[in-house]
Amino acid sequence: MHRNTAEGRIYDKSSGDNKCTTIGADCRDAGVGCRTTGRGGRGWDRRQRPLYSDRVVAALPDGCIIIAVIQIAKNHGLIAGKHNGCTETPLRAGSTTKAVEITNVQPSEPTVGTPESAVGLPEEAVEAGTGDNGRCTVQRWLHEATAVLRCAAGVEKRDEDEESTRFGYWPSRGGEIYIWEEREQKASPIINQSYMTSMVSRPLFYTFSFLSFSCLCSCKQLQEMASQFNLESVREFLTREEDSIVFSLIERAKYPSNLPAYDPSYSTGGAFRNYSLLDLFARETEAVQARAGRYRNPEEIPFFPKVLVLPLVPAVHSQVLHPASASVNASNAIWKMYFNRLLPQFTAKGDDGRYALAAAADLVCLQALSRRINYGRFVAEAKFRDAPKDYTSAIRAEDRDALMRLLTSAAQEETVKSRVEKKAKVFGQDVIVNNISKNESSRPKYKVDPDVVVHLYGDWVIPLTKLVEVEYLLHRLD
Ligand SMILES: C=C(O[C@@H]1C=C(C(=O)O)C=C[C@H]1O)C(=O)O
Repeated sequence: MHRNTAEGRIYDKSSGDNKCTTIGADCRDAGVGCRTTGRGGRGWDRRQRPLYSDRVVAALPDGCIIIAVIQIAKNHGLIAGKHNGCTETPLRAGSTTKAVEITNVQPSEPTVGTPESAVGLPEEAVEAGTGDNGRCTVQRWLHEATAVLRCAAGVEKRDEDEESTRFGYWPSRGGEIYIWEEREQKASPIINQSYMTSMVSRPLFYTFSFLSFSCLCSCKQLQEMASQFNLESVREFLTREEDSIVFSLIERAKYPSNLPAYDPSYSTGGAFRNYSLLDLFARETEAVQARAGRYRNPEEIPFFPKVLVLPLVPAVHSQVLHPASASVNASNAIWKMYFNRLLPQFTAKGDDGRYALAAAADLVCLQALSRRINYGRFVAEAKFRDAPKDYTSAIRAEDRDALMRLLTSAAQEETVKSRVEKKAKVFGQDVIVNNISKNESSRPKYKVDPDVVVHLYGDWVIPLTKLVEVEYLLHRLD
């Protein structure tokens, strides 16, 4: 399936094991440089004739340096068209297209200076940069280089469904970009036109270019952060998250249950008729946050990965998780637990009409809980690194019970429960000034019952965190 646009031909998703081959064929037809690798395993298409070859040097969050070899392929006439408000002048007769290959190299490779030198613009493109057409060409180069950096960070692994994940296919909202990954090696993105030029204005473009290349500079810092990763630092993170969770519950408790916010029949209908206000709010908010790069951070997992769009910022996070288990999460269980079990316990029954505010507060609660519980992946990684031998036999035997025993610390769980109870009391009480309190009764009144918070942790947060830990460990040797 494909459609024609001003930007060229854009291909819709294909499926099945032939996808790689199919995309390869489609891309070839469209003049898109395409390397079909992995399952399809065809290598560079012979019909591509590279005109230029140059390098983008970029740093991955884990500190390794990659070189993106940019091959500018020439093909014949199938991607002509308007380009960001100006008519693109091909560098040669016919259209110019690119494919991008990323390979690992030794850290001794040179680092980059200005964006222009970094992407190794062909002289013709730079020289042409006097008029609109030339700038457009230069801009396109830079955009694609920026996209390369993002792809290289591996964030574009969130795909539309499991099938597409397997085949490394990333459909962006408008379908403007294809990425093909070599699972066994590094990400190998394939970009079929400058999708960013159609989406991003010039000032934003310069910001993104700057951000892309400034992330190289923070490489050392990221390495240092990764080296400080251990069980102690992980537990510090969990402790700080308790504050966020308790505060978010207090905020949500300002509003009554406001049930219409969760009722699909309340919202306006049309394309969204099956969504409640909360569903809509969560999906749209996550999409915006995804653009801003929230889910570039491996600590963050969206509830609706299917509607996510490509981030517009580079990755700046270190990768400490084992790739095969990095996507383990309990998001569905968290979502259900929150609405079915937790919400009725800490909100008063009633309806004050402030549904949007309630939904916004819900999402903050959910995101805090998700961050905490899904952080079980980091806990498990730290524990595995501390005692790989202890865990290996249980992982090989796929023995969940043994893993659960190994990772459980009853004493630590008690500490956590006592601490959250105290936080609920301290954060949730009215502040008294000059010893004058509105609350005359001797029993302090808390904004969220501390017992509810203790039960939330004891019955849900800790058990779900441990489940995430077990699932993570089960794939730790994959
Ligand atoms: C998170 C950890 O793993 C387990 C889960 C805990 C939790 O969710 O608070 C606490 C102790 C462990 O049983 C940890 O050891 O810190």
